[in-house]
Amino acid sequence: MFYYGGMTPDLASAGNAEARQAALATLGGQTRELIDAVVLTDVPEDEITAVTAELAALTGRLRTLQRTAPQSFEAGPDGVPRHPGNAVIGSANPHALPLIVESTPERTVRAELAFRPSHEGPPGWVHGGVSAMILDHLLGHAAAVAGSPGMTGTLSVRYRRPVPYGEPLLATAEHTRSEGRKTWVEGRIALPDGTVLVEATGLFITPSGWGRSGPE
Ligand SMILES: CCCCCCCCCCCCCC(=O)SCCNC(=O)CCNC(=O)[C@H](O)C(C)(C)COP(=O)(O)OP(=O)(O)OC[C@H]1O[C@@H](n2cnc3c(N)ncnc32)[C@H](O)[C@@H]1OP(=O)(O)O
Repeated sequence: MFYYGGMTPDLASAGNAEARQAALATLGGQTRELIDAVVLTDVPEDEITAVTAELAALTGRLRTLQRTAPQSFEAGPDGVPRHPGNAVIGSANPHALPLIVESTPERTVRAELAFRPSHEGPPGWVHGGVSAMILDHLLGHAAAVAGSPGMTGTLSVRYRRPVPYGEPLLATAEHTRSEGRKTWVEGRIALPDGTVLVEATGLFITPSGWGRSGPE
């Protein structure tokens, strides 16, 4: 097992740490709902002003005590550590979908997903940078399950068709080859019928300090 960014794994073992993590995940989920509500709201201006004041008060309450270090890892239901603060998979990060990545016995990875209204780029469609971010993470995960964890060196994305939000999609990725510390991976986001919307290839590089199984 490896951990990104030289972070020391500190898996929640105490019951209160688990309960706290669950509470943070619930807060993250509620905030995602809030973000979508903000993006889609059509309430009158005075109501917008009133809600903004309430949100400012809530923001102040959370700001009274802030972390200065990255979040610790938590154990996922499959035993694989997850990073709750991660922008793609983090349960406690409202910015994350959050993506739940599964690996297959063939060491490929897959994730069912549906983008949200807050991911809009061109009106009605998902922002290309958001699709790239999802693919970056998925390709990195594929490199990791293939035994070659690394940092993204390059990511090349081909946008074949606009990506809808609010509809079920499937993202998949697989390792293609490795040479020394360099690993090439490819992946795609597709409709449930297999129509590819976006595809990507990436080069992941295992930093020299990590070894084959992660940071040392
Ligand atoms: C089981 C698992 C479950 C958990 C899964 C969790 C999944 C999480 C997934 C997360 C996924 C999200 C992941 C993220 O978001 S990672 C965040 C985005 N990426 C970064 O921030 C990376 C920043 N860059 C670096 O840290 C370093 O530059 C790296 C580590 C990339 C290389 O620094 P290092 O000092 O080690 O390299 P070197 O100089 O010894 O060169 C070594 C070789 O590599 C070649 N090279 C170097 N750079 C590049 C480049 N950019 N393109 C092409 N080639 C490059 C170089 O020519 C040389 O080749 P050669 O001359 O030997 O042929």
